Order: sequence, then C-alpha cells, then structure tokens
Amino acid sequence: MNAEKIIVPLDVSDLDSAIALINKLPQVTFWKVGLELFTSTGPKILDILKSRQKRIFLDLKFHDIPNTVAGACRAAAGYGVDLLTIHATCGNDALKAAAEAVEIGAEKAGTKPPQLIAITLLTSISPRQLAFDLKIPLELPEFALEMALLAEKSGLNGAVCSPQEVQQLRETCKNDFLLVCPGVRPTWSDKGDQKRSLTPSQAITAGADYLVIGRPITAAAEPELAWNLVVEELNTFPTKNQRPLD
Ligand SMILES: O=C(O)c1cc(=O)[nH]c(=O)n1[C@@H]1O[C@H](COP(=O)(O)O)[C@@H](O)[C@H]1O
Repeated sequence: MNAEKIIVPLDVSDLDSAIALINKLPQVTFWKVGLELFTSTGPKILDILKSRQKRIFLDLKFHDIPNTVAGACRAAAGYGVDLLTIHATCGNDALKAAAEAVEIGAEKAGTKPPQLIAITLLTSISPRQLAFDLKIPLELPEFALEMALLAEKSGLNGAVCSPQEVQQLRETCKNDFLLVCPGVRPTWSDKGDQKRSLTPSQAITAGADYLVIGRPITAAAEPELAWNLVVEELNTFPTKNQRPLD
C-alpha cells in the first residue's frame, strides 16, 4: 500500500536507459516521465509503461498563454496518463483553460482524463531565491499556499508542493485536492539541488498523497535496496495521519 504512494522519476536521456531502470525496479508501480525523457523519446515511453500496466505521471510542467496550454493539455490528455503538470503561475485563465482541455482531450481519445496538478513553487527554490531572484514579496509558505488555492479555484485536481509546505496546504485545501511532494530525502541520502526537503515518513505524516523520489533510489549503488529502505520506512512509522489512496 505505501509502496503505491511512491512515484519514481525516469530522469534519463533515452529509451534504453529508461527500460533498464524500469527492469531494475520491477516493484515500482508509478513512474514519472519528465521533460528530459519525453523530449528525447516522445510518447514511445508511455506505450512501454502502459504495456507493463504501470501508472504514469507525465510531468511536462506546461507554462504558457491560455490558448497554448489548452492545446498542449488536450494533446497530453489523449495519452491516457494518470497525472499531468502545469505551473500555477500561468494564472487563472490558463489554468481554467487547461482544466477544461484535459476533459475534452480525454473524451476525444476515449480515455480517462489525467488529474491535472499545478506546480506551486519548484522545490529547488529557497526562500532567499524567492525574495531576491524572483522578487516575490511574500513569505515562501504563503506564496506556495496562494498558488495552490489559485489552482483549486481554477478547477485543477491538485498541486505539487515541497514536503515543507504540504501540511499547510492539506489543512487549507479541500479534502480531495491531491498533494504530490517531490524534494523528498531519506536521512541517508544527499539533498542535491533540493532546497526544501523532508524525509518520506515526515512528508506522508504531513499530508502528502504521493511522494516523488528520484536520485536517492535511482542513483543509489543498489536501487532495489534503496527502494526497500524507503518502503520499510513508510511501513514502520505511525499510520494515524496517513490518507488512504482511492
Ligand atoms: O513536478 C515535479 O515532479 C517536480 C516539481 C518540483 O517542484 N520539484 C521537483 O524536483 N520535481 C521533480 O521531482 C523529481 C525529483 O527528483 P530527485 O530530486 O532526484 O528526487 C525530478 O524529476 C523533478 O523534475
């Protein structure tokens, strides 16, 4: 059950490397296809994952004007994936257009629409960068919450946020608003470029529905062992705050 809450990104450059990683981790049921792999392979990788009955998070992080994101979402919804991303900072009009477009695209393709989720603020951004590089005059947790509320108001299904903000979003957004947390780091792993991380059990306790965990597992000397350690951590911590999956 807890293993199903872990999404592993296929952050590799080509199809052969992706297949090698999928074969190395047969226990993973939910894979993420992001910008690098999709740009390199196109939808071929989605067919491979579907033929193995895997769930798919298509993480293309759309960010454009309403007409353009709507077109992209219509096309992406036709692939029959489970999750799809767009940046909340596209704004209300684009988010609404995107939410309508996934329904239209999925219906046209005769498939189930993906859950459209909004990036609130990339987990690689620190409070200092938010203030001094992006010139956003809000405290970081407040900005992340505002972006989640904008996504909710625009009709999206959920948000991507750092584990450090997930509790606040869980308490404020409606109960069925999906919260997906990347930037998750077991105590034994390197943070790398992630700036706002928590451990897997802390993130789930704080209210995350899904965790995206990449390099701690995929770049480990023994990926299967690293996967098992994460699953074991999730299976042994108190379960009182865990949210059931549908
Ligand atoms: O949308 C995402 O998945 C995402 C959003 C975000 O704010 N931060 C973030 O790290 N991600 C993705 O989550 C994954 C994290 O990978 P690791 O840092 O290797 O665990 C990468 O594939 C990122 O593209």
